[in-house]
Amino acid sequence: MEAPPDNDVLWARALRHSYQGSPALLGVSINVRAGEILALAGPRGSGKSTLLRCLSGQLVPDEGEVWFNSGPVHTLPEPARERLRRDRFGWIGADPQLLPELNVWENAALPLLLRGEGSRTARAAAREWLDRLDIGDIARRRPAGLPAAKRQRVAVARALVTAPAVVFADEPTAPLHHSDRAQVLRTLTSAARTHGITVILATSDPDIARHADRVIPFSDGRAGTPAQDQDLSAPRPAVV
Ligand SMILES: Nc1ncnc2c1ncn2[C@@H]1O[C@H](COP(=O)(O)OP(=O)(O)OP(=O)(O)O)[C@@H](O)[C@H]1O
Repeated sequence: MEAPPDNDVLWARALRHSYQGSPALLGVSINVRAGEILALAGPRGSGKSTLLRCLSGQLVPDEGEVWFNSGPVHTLPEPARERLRRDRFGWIGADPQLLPELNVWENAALPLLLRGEGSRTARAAAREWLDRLDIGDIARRRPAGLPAAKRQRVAVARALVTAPAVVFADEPTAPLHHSDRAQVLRTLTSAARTHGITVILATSDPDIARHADRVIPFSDGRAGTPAQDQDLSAPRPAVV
């Protein structure tokens, strides 16, 4: 095993993965630079979520290597991968998955509370992010009854509250109305840029991919050549 270049925050080589014999990744190689906003753009079922799960240590690929900050992820035992996810990564999915019994700031502060931060510190950090994301005024509301765009902003705050190295966003705007999509995404990308946080975004929406620094087209379990003109309609199979 040879360590990847130092300036890549994440680096993966020749990832292959199948579910019950049905292939989802067919040899994907990818590098992600620190602070970059990278979009994986492709149709549903093309393997984007599987790649995010491999990169974030949720899933160990059948074959291939994943490295984070020059350390191997694919060979770590599950407890170490879990710590890595908790301490260095944030995750935003299509469904914000907020806990209904907690209010907004408690939901946003949850990753800090789970890793043992004091309630006062966790609340201060959560409230700071809620203010930055323009939802400080709903900090004491319960999630039920909030509009979808606000619930998703709470999920963004929860992903950023630990100041992670990398945020993985899997179709983060899928449940939102068109008008809310760009707004939620701008909020995420500008907060990430300000704080030097790397974002890897999986999306089937070419408009959303335009918010990224770099777009990698995805189709049938393969990554294509990064799009220069951001025309995502025809992924070109090749090694990235
Ligand atoms: N847990 C699983 N069990 C079995 N098959 C799966 C599982 N997860 C994904 N797949 C299959 O693997 C392939 C790639 O799916 P994946 O979710 O990675 O793609 P995607 O591009 O993220 O699409 P989507 O946006 O629909 O999630 C698909 O054929 C999908 O049905």
